[in-house]
Amino acid sequence: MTEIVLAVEHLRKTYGTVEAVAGLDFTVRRGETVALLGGNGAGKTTAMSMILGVVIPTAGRIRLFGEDMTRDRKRALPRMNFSSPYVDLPHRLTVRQNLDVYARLYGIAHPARRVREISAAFDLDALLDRPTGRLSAGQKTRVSLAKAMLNRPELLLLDEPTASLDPDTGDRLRGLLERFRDLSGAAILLASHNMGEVERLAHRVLMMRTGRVVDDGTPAELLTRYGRASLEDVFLDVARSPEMQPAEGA
Ligand SMILES: Nc1ncnc2c1ncn2[C@@H]1O[C@H](COP(=O)(O)OP(=O)(O)OP(=O)(O)O)[C@@H](O)[C@H]1O
Repeated sequence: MTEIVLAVEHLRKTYGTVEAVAGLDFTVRRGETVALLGGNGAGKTTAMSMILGVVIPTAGRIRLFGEDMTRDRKRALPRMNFSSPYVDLPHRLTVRQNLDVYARLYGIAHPARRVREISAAFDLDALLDRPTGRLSAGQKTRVSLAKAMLNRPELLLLDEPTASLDPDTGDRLRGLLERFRDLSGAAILLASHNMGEVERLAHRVLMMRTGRVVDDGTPAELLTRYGRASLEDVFLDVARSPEMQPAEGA
């Protein structure tokens, strides 16, 4: 059986009376891409933040690379990375300086060489000497994804990784992510509203609503179960029905 990289057990987070995450259980294996799909406020970012260690769970357990890391992530952090449009890189530093600082923080042996490699892979050469704060939203997203690859992570957490990218750039970056995953065997946890992205990248989809997984399966299984032609239609069924209503006979 392929190694389990991330295991989430009975994970909960409450803010006062709001159950942001109300009992999540799932695993992600080496080489596997699992997508969290859910409407606004479903709990995707809160779940990701707990796995990253920036939000403390109310209850539950997170195992990273086979070890319980609910309190101490120091051993796991060098083996993972993340990209999120909600987390900005320092604005005044140029793109090169930002990538260089992160490469050093990650303890990469030849930071300048790694920055050159990653810049070529993400088509960033023309942006390297510009202040990061002056870039367009889509350019910042590209830099954030490049930063997330610097340490060749074994687990990559991606929160809306291609939000604000134009279709051409989004498509090229999804291709890069696929190649990175297939070459490195990295596990990816992806939160996205982009159904095409989920259909292309995800091996398994967890449909979330109000902090819970209400259904899961491969994209193909979900299409069959709901009798739909696209994940977007499945998403709308799940988002709009008071109870889960898979298609008759599925
Ligand atoms: N720091 C906080 N304090 C209070 N409530 C919070 C906090 N963070 C999140 N919540 C609430 O928890 C719920 C889940 O939010 P979360 O950001 O995880 O959802 P999401 O699925 O990522 O949504 P979106 O797709 O809009 O980004 C929401 O009801 C949100 O209002």
